Amino acid sequence: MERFYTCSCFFSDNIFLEEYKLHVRFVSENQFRKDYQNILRSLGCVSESQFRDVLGKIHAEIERRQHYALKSAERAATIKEIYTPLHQHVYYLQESFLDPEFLQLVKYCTSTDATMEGLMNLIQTEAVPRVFRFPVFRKEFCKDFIEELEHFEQSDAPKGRPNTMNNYGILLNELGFDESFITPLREVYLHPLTALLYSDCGGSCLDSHKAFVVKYAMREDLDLSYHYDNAEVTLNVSLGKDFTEGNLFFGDMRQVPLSETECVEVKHHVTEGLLHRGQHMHGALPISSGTRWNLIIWMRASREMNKLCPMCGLISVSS
Ligand SMILES: O=C(O)CCC(=O)C(=O)O
Ligand SMILES: [Fe+2]
Repeated sequence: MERFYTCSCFFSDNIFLEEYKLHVRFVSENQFRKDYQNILRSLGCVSESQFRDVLGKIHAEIERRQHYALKSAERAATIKEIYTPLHQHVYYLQESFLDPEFLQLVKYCTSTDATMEGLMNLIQTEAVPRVFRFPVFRKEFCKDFIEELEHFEQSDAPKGRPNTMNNYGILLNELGFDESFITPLREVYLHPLTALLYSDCGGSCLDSHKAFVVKYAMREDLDLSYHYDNAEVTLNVSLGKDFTEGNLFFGDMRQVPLSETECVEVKHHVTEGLLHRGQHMHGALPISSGTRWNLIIWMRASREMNKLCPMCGLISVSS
């Protein structure tokens, strides 16, 4: 796959402290104390030993990031060697997996006279600006896909975490979904839509992705803190199974402080996807029963990233 671009901020920024629900930047201990000691204190991190514990977690996370590429490649190789899929067919994208309404939208977008206004007339808009909803998969595919994910989860194969905020979930590239599934889904089906809807923020030149599934269940993660994605455009598809609550909520773009933001909830409907800008801040509310699996595709445009990194907002330095 095309390289998923990494800015040097990956090794210092956006480190999530789960106990305090806080994203921090760490360059040195002095800088960190100066920037965060007071706010951490107000969040209950009062003793020196609690502070040391935070520093330990930060160092572990930076180390995890430094070894990430190698470890991920090792996991992918081991999975290939020891894991036998339950449903081999779900690894190869076929048009029959996709909802006919989605195929119609794609067809419209690839016609020569397609316009953004024309597409907006065909697509469901949400109460939140520039968040769009459309059916993506057919039900049968969602069922088989979740069965495959559960089968993998229960296997002895090694598992990486999708990101610092999710303790559960599966990295789809490690499982072997990239070339045969996610790349064609992005290039052939999603790109025509994003090119019309988000041409001002990289949607017409998306050229890499990171795809994973997140899972929320009663004795596991229940929700997801407010954040922005490492992406220009994100697709979030609800796969099932049965769950209650667990709505997504959107605030403003990341440049706007939370105190000036009013969040709006958006429901997940199984088989349907929500498309949004990666820099549009959002989070997931707790589920109140059941298990909720979502496919998340963070899509990136190297052309945009070469100007500004979506994570630190500075000129990207490749690493
Ligand atoms: O669980 C969800 O619906 C949101 C997931 C998400 O925003 C992410 O993983 O970036
Ligand atoms: Fe997200």
